Amino acid sequence: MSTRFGIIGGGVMAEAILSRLLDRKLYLPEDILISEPQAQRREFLASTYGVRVSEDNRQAASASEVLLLAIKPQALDTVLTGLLGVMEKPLVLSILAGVPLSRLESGFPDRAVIRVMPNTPATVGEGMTAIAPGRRVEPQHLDLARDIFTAVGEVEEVPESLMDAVTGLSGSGPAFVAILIEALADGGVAAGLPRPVAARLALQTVLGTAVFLKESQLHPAQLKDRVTSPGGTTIAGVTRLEKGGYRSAIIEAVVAAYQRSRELGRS
Ligand SMILES: NC(=O)C1=CN([C@@H]2O[C@H](COP(=O)(O)OP(=O)(O)OC[C@H]3O[C@@H](n4cnc5c(N)ncnc54)[C@H](O)[C@@H]3O)[C@@H](O)[C@H]2O)C=CC1
Ligand SMILES: O=C(O)[C@@H]1CCC=N1
Repeated sequence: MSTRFGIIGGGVMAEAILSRLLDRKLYLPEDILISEPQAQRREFLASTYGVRVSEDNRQAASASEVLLLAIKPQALDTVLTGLLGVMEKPLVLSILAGVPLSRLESGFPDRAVIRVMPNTPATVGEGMTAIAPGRRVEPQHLDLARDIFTAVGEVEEVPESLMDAVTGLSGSGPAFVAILIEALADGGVAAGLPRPVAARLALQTVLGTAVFLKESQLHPAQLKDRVTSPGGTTIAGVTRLEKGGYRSAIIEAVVAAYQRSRELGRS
C-alpha cells in the first residue's frame, strides 16, 4: 500500500492536523503513515483514525507526496541521521519551533522544504498557520502546503525571518488565551458564581469578543471604548488591569516565546 502523506512524530500537533485532514477528506486514512516510537500512542492513532503506523521513521519518509515533521526540535538530529539513504523525495513540511530552513535543507538535500508554524485550534479548523518556503520550493509545492493548512484554518505566507515572531504569537498564543479564560472564570468564582457558570461565561465572552472583532473589523480599542461606560464597572476593571501590567505581561509573553524560538533554532 503506498503512502501519500508521511508523518514523523505522532504527538499533539500531528494529531490536530491529521484529524482535520481526514475530516475534510483531503487524505484517506490509508494514505497516511505515522512513525512514532511510543507503542501506546501508535495504537491510539491507528484505532482512532484508521491510519497506518510504524516504529520506523524511514517508512514515513518514503511517502510519495508529503512528509510532515512533527517531532520536538531537540529530536531533529537523531531523526535526520536515521533517514540517511531514503530515496523518495516528498515535500518536507516542518512544524518544528525555531528550526531554520537552512538546517532543514541541509538535512534533506535535494528536497523542497517549507517551514510551517500552525497552532492547536487547527484541530477544529480554526487554526492560524504561517508558511515560509525554502529555496527549492516550486509553485506546486506551495499550493499543496496551502491546501493542507487551509483545511485546518487560515494561512499566511511570511518571510522566514518572521517565523520566530509568528511562533511567539500564534504558535504559543492559544496557551496565553487559555490562561486568560481560566483566570476570567476564577474571577467569576471569586465574585460568587458557581464554577460551571463562570467557566461557560468566560469561554463565551472570549469567543464572542473574537468573533465580533473579526466580523465587525472594529479595532480592539473601539470595542473596549464601547464597553466602558463613564464611571461604570468596566473602567474600574480596566484601571486594575493597567495597574497589574496586563498589557505588558502579554507583550512580554509573546516576546519571551519569540526569543525561546530563536534559541531553539540555535541549539
Ligand atoms: N503543541 C503546539 O501547540 C505546537 C507545536 N509545534 C511544534 O510541533 C512539534 C511537535 O510538538 P507537539 O506535538 O506539541 O509535541 P509532542 O511531544 O506531543 O509530539 C512529539 C511526538 O514525537 C515523538 N517522537 C519522539 N522522538 C521521536 C523520534 N525519534 N522519531 C519519531 N517520533 C518521535 C514523541 O513520542 C511524540 O509523540 C514541535 O517541534 C513543536 O515545536 C508547532 C506549533 C504548535
Ligand atoms: O511550546 C512550544 O515550543 C510549541 C511551539 C509553538 C507552540 N508550542
